[in-house]
Amino acid sequence: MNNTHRPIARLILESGLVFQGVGFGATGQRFGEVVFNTGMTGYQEILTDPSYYGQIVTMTYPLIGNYGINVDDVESRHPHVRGFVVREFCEFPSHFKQTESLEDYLKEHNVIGISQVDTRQLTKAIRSEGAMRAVITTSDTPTQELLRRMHEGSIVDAVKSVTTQTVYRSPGAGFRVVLIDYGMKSGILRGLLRRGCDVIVVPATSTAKEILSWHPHGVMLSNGPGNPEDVPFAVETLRGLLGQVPIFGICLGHQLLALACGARTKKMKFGHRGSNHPVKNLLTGRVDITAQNHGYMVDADSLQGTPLALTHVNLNDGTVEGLAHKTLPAFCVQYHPEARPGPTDANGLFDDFVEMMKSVQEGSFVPCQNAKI
Ligand SMILES: NC(=O)CC[C@H](N)C(=O)O
Repeated sequence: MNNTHRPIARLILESGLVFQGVGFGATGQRFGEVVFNTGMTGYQEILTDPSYYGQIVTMTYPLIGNYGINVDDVESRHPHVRGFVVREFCEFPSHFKQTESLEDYLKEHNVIGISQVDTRQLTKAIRSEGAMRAVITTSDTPTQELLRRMHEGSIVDAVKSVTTQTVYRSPGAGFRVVLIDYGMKSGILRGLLRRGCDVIVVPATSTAKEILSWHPHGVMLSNGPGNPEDVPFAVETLRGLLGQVPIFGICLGHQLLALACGARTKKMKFGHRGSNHPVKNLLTGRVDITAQNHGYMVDADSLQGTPLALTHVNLNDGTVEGLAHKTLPAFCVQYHPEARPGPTDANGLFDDFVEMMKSVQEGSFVPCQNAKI
């Protein structure tokens, strides 16, 4: 890489660990929570996934930027990460769909990148000490001063910052689905449209009454950033929807549905972010390799006494990956059936949702009674 025109940059962790590297993209200073993603490709989808709002993302794969940026691989209109950390940044990308370089894209959207970081050492530090606050800077502000200012830029109202401000509709001839946008990846909308659904996307602050006024056949809950316990208004809405309409939740949507049913969530040490997390369906025994991006999870111990059945577990660490309501048409998964980036093993969950809406319409719905717990 030609470093002559690039600034020196530092990544400083609240633990005191300091990495000096070379800046790319925008310059300046950004505080955020530092996390790592183990996907070998998919940096464009990761940058634009609103669930990363407020976070500094490290890619563990050592060469990033080699296929540039294209118009098809965005999951929202612009990047949401606070900063981007890589080992080697590819200066001469090449791909037939490429419209610009990663560097120009980051500059355009004011995202600071830092390269030539020992991302293996950084990832090991996050794994042993947990996700933590950090700052990326191209300034010469003393490290000690930045360490004192680590709380800066802590996220507040993450969901309200990324949700749609207006209601919009993507028409289809099939089932009418209200999609609650907590910070939606567009892959979720595409997953529904591909199945012919008539989709109405609504803000995260919508009430149950507003949602039901669309007379939907189903309600889909999107992914989104931050701590699920920080979105009590969304939990309240879900309480009003349960039993009124079939529900399918993904990631933050899964966590909020669990809270609405009386379960609890908790922060994980360093989360799951990558494209190869094995998840077992306890009902069928099938294992899917899944795309994931979350730092919170549903506490398995809190399911006792709730109307929820455990349907899916993570085979790496045994954590909760999927739930179904024992009597009502509602289910949810912690991982990403829309993939983007990652394998499409779990795409079929969108078909399951369509089947659920159909069975409720026809009066033949059978709740998930035989699940474990
Ligand atoms: N992708 C998501 O929806 C993430 C959910 C939540 N913000 C978490 O980190 O656990």
